[in-house]
Amino acid sequence: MVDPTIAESDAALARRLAVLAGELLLRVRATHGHADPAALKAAGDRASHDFLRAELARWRPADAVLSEEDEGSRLVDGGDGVSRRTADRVWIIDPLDGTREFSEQGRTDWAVHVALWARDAATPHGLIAGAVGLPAQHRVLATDVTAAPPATPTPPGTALRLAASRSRPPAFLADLADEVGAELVPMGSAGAKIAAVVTGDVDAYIHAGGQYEWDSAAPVAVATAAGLHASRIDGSPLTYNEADPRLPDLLVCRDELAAPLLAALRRQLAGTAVPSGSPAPHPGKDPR
Ligand SMILES: Nc1ncnc2c1ncn2[C@@H]1O[C@H](COP(=O)(O)O)[C@@H](OP(=O)(O)O)[C@H]1O
Ligand SMILES: [Mg+2]
Repeated sequence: MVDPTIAESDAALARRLAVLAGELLLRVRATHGHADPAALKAAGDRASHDFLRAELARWRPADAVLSEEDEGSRLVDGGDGVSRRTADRVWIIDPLDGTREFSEQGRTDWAVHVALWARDAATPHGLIAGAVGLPAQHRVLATDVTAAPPATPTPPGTALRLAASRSRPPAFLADLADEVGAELVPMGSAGAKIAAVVTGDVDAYIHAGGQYEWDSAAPVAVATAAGLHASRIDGSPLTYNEADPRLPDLLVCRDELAAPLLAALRRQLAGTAVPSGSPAPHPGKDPR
């Protein structure tokens, strides 16, 4: 339970910490330079994790933390804080998402993720607050401030823009893009890609083949608070604070694209997709 005398809401705290950790990461990048990418990645991961861990212990001492950068916290009974098996509230953090891009000079597709999962949450994914800091883009998206992009269904004939991992895109994605007449937009960081869906820079983000809860928790909290669709690629809910934190695939998109993209995913995964070049329903059309 949060001390009611503390005025800052969970969402405001998530947003503030994402901004401050982002500023810290920009300083780490400026100080280290890019000559030794491995050292820069390690320094960024560590600095941001230590900062977020200390601030969460200070402001929300009764809550558990699941962090990419804390091996112990991945175990349900491990870690140096409150056990996430029994905790009612668990902060799921990725101190530096898109670590590879952080280490590459000039790239802005990396992020800080701060999300809060609650046992009694009304939502299927259990996320009640979250923020995605995009320090090199000078912005932060958060559950208490971020609005959905204007609903502008893609007109038939216009290519959808599908964000995908620039280093590990799912094997089926090129065929799926072909089938639905989409253009792939390679980008680093799950947070940066989901933020691009939220801002309307792309229409959807599809990933498969491996990821963890911290890669998607905060951006999914922001996306669903903004009214966007977020699910596994079979349409089932994304669930967090599971014993095993692997969460290997997801689809985030505007609501009206969910049905046609899930149908295209089903065809790709079943191997029954319409071969490229044949007429296929355009997902910009109303699926119903
Ligand atoms: N096949 C895979 N297995 C495990 N993690 C993966 C993965 N593909 C992507 N990820 C993780 O998802 C995040 C976004 O990936 P990408 O930039 O390729 O889209 C990265 O997080 P980190 O940068 O926090 O490690 C990356 O490590
Ligand atoms: Mg990550």
